[in-house]
Amino acid sequence: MTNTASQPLFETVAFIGMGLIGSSMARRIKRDGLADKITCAVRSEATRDRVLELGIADEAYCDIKQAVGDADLVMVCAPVGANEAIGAQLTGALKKGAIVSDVGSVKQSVIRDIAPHLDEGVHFVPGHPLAGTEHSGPDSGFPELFEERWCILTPIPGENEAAIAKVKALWEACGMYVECMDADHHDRILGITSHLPHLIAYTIVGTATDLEDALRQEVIKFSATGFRDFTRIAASDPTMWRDVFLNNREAVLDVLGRFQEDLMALQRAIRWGEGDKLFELFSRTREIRRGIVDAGQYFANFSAEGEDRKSDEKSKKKPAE
Ligand SMILES: NC(=O)c1ccc[n+]([C@@H]2O[C@H](COP(=O)([O-])OP(=O)(O)OC[C@H]3O[C@@H](n4cnc5c(N)ncnc54)[C@H](O)[C@@H]3O)[C@@H](O)[C@H]2O)c1
Ligand SMILES: O=C(O)C(=O)C[C@]1(C(=O)O)C=C[C@@H](O)C=C1
Repeated sequence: MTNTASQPLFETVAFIGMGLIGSSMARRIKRDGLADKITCAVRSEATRDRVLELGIADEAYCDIKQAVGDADLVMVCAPVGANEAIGAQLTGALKKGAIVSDVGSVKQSVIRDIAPHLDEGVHFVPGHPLAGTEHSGPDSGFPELFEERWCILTPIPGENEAAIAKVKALWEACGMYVECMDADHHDRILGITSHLPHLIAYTIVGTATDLEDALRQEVIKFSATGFRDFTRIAASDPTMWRDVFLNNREAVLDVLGRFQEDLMALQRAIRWGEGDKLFELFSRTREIRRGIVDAGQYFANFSAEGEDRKSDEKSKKKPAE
């Protein structure tokens, strides 16, 4: 999908944080002329220089207030644990009518940490593009990241409809399908589909890392099997994922409790040789996998080699509602 709008959707978009997600959005906005100008707030001088060198922002500042002063849209693209401090910098810094949005993986905490800091007349439309990789930083972004994936918006009831429509239009122009839901519902769903799998991957790879040296060497040597997929996920950014778990604590602990019970049931079935139970579960989970492929949502591995990505392209199609 490309921008079908004859004009840019925004005059100035300001990014706070220019890592994988911020830089992918900025690349898409630049590529398709979705805004006249991009500014950003980036803390390190080296990254500010890099962002300008890559040509994905027109202006890069250390100071958040300077970066957002002229913005019609501010996209907060930092780890969710930074939101309270970022929100505090937005007070008194924005034009009347400006929209603040974000890409954080947890939505209730983003609303808790940012909304109280926003002045009257500033709109807030939290969002979460369900697309990513295990890489971080401005060099890891690419404009096609969001293509044909879902984006969830979680506006607070009563928020300005025109502001919601503008953020929706931007994500659609970035190639995404957009749906609105409550932040609480979002956090429960993502607790199951994204946060729990990451926790499991970190655990499995952590367990293998703790094995004695000889065994660990062999795990690495023979990891071209199932383990390899877990290592990709477990290579994801530690700051981002620490913040996700600390900020979606209840939903994650809830689903983790259920997962532990299910794991115990499997442990019991293996111990007592209950093959029919194992077979029945593995057959059901296979169906789920088929459902995901049929819904056009299996093309997630955008890892460095690009090899998996190409093969995934074959299964792309518009996802089921
Ligand atoms: N990586 C993914 O797969 C993915 C997918 C969807 C959403 N998200 C969400 O997007 C956000 C950004 O993730 P990312 O993958 O782009 O991370 P990243 O590490 O690539 O980039 C994060 C950026 O935020 C900046 N930053 C960190 N702390 C900051 C602070 N206190 N103040 C200002 N800037 C700060 C960093 O310098 C960096 O530029 C996170 O909230 C994450 O939950 C990530
Ligand atoms: O493909 C990956 O590397 C991801 O983990 C991306 C992923 C996910 O869990 O699907 C990770 C976190 C997000 O908030 C959204 C997307």
